[in-house]
Amino acid sequence: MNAVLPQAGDAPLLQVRGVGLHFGAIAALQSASFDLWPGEVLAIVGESGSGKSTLLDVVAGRQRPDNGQVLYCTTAGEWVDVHAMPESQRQLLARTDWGFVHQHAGDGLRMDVSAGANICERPMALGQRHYGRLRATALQWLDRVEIARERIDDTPRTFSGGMRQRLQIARNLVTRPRLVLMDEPTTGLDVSVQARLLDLLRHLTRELRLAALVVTHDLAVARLLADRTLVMQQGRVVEAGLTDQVFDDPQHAYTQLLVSSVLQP
Ligand SMILES: Nc1ncnc2c1ncn2[C@@H]1O[C@H](COP(=O)(O)OP(=O)(O)OP(=O)(O)O)[C@@H](O)[C@H]1O
Repeated sequence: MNAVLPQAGDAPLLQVRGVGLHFGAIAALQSASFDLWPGEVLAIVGESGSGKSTLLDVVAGRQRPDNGQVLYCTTAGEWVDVHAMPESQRQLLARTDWGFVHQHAGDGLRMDVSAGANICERPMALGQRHYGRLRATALQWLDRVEIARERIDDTPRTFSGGMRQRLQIARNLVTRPRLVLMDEPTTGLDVSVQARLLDLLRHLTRELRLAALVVTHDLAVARLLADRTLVMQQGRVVEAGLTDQVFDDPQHAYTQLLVSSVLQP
């Protein structure tokens, strides 16, 4: 299918258009569409099995949709179709323009190399070779994500869950990507650790003017981080809007149910 590509300029960073994907008889995604603007944090919420992670995988190019398109506006102002570009170009984008923060640190970190080497992998892949400068960058980022400098030579295996997530964030943000995709970044952590991580994420996304897609089943995470929120049910986007509006005045019956279930004592 050939879409009419949008014009660059005052435009979104990402356009997801009518994306559908079946796994056998299961409709994981049905005609899902949304835009993401530069500097915007967008949460994708919904119950388990509603298609949130599948949507993120389709945006990342890890899953090919049966139909629809994911269009990304490059730094050169060109629109590219994430699923039509050569694999090498997609990998380059993934290393430069995009970051990924996984729920399980083992999926996003190299667990057997030092924290410093984890942070420096992307700058090195982009050609930085000066040891002193690389180490200074790693120290700077350890500071920013509140990990003690003395831990620079330790591997993430020796880190707590919260520290691992903060290291994933440093590893991704060190090259200043324009778009970060996060899949349940705080799930499975203690409440106080979650709060600290959310605070850090909120601060960094604002400071670096990052656009981010955050998949979460936790409405409080969306409330804290996201400018806008999409609500998914059975593979469809059933509601989308400013986060406060979606949660304070939900229009769709399913969103009303989600919000009221959180408010139950
Ligand atoms: N690789 C796969 N093979 C078969 N079915 C899949 C696969 N991945 C996802 N599904 C199905 O697609 C639907 C959407 O799953 P998805 O993981 O995207 O939901 P989710 O909202 O992210 O759920 P959770 O919050 O539990 O991670 C579910 O019915 C799931 O069972």
